[in-house]
Amino acid sequence: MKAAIAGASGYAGGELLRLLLSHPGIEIGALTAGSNAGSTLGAHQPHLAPLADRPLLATTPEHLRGHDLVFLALPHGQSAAVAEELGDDTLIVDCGADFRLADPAAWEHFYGGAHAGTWPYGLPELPGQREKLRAARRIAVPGCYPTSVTLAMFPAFAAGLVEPDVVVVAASGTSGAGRAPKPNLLGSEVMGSVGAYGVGGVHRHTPEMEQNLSPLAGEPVTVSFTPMLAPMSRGILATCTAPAKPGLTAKALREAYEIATKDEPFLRLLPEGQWPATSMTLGANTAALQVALDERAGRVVAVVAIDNLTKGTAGGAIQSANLALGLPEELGLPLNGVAP
Ligand SMILES: NC(=O)C1=CN([C@@H]2O[C@H](COP(=O)(O)OP(=O)(O)OC[C@H]3O[C@@H](n4cnc5c(N)ncnc54)[C@H](OP(=O)(O)O)[C@@H]3O)[C@@H](O)[C@H]2O)C=CC1
Ligand SMILES: CC(=O)N[C@@H](CCC(=O)OP(=O)(O)O)C(=O)O
Repeated sequence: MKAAIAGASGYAGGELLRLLLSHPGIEIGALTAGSNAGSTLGAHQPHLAPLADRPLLATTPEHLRGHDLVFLALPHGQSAAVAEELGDDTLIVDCGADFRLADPAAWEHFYGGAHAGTWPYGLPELPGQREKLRAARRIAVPGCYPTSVTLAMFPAFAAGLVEPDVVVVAASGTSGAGRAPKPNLLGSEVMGSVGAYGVGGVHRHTPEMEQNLSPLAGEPVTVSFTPMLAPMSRGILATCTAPAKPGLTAKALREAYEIATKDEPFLRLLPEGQWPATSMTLGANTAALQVALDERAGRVVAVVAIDNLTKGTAGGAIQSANLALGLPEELGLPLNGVAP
């Protein structure tokens, strides 16, 4: 199988290439970029030595055609035009947001502009989703925060243990914001400080979290989401809480998480008493989970750590692509992180 990567000079593109270099079933084909087309990959991804001399081509249908698989790691709004030019014989895996949401009104509210459409959602752990991905020719990779929050909360909703009222506070590393310069991401302002942003129900990942959890709850789930920027390059640590249903015990909660995670290759429910940290999942396609019942407050507290670029983007994209290509789901994906 041959894969092209559009957006190869960016953070998500770089992580796709790092993982694909160790993937035994996928060969790396054309690499494309925007303004950096014409240069070589080594100028932008110096950690990927085997590909250093590969040219970055312009992101055109001509350069992407003729591949079994195309990963799009482009800014929001760029994917539809590219996808329209590629036939169904090419599997397209879009790391951007364009095709994640089912509700056009939610798209218009949070992103603005016309809704491009809806593709099968690339989170195999979401109950019922794995089978849909096996038949997919187009895949919308989830946002990094929605990946973390959905993985933390789906066991509680699937077992009917919590009320549909979730509060999330999540810290992300700066690579989540992409490589293009941004005024609030100057190194001297990010280093040595953790700060909230996108507060008050305005972050565009909120409707995606609600979309994932509501079908499991059987009623609309409301998520109050507060993201934070942390002085690290990679990683998300999300703390998610929801009111416990009456009578819930700590034992029943633990059992629900054990059942939901035991056959999932990339979900690691930590031993009781151990809590997730981003350092546990650095460079791994793993989500580290822990859950507790706060009996005083009557709330379930679930904490999850992922690497935003691995399970949160590129690793998740390859996991879903493996399913759609009929390959083993875990092929080429690291379970182990980098530590210390
Ligand atoms: N970073 C993350 O943690 C996550 C990212 N994603 C998604 O992945 C996608 C890429 O994000 P990320 O890698 O962080 O972003 P970057 O800014 O790091 O990279 C963007 C890439 O797109 C290329 N590009 C920009 N504009 C154009 C254009 N007009 N035409 C063609 N290519 C263009 C850039 O090329 P050039 O170098 O030439 O400018 C670069 O290769 C986004 O949709 C993002 O939402 C999803 C989940 C998490
Ligand atoms: C730290 C940071 O800025 N994170 C990004 C989200 C990460 C991401 O890439 O999400 P999309 O795929 O939806 O763009 C943000 O909050 O906008």
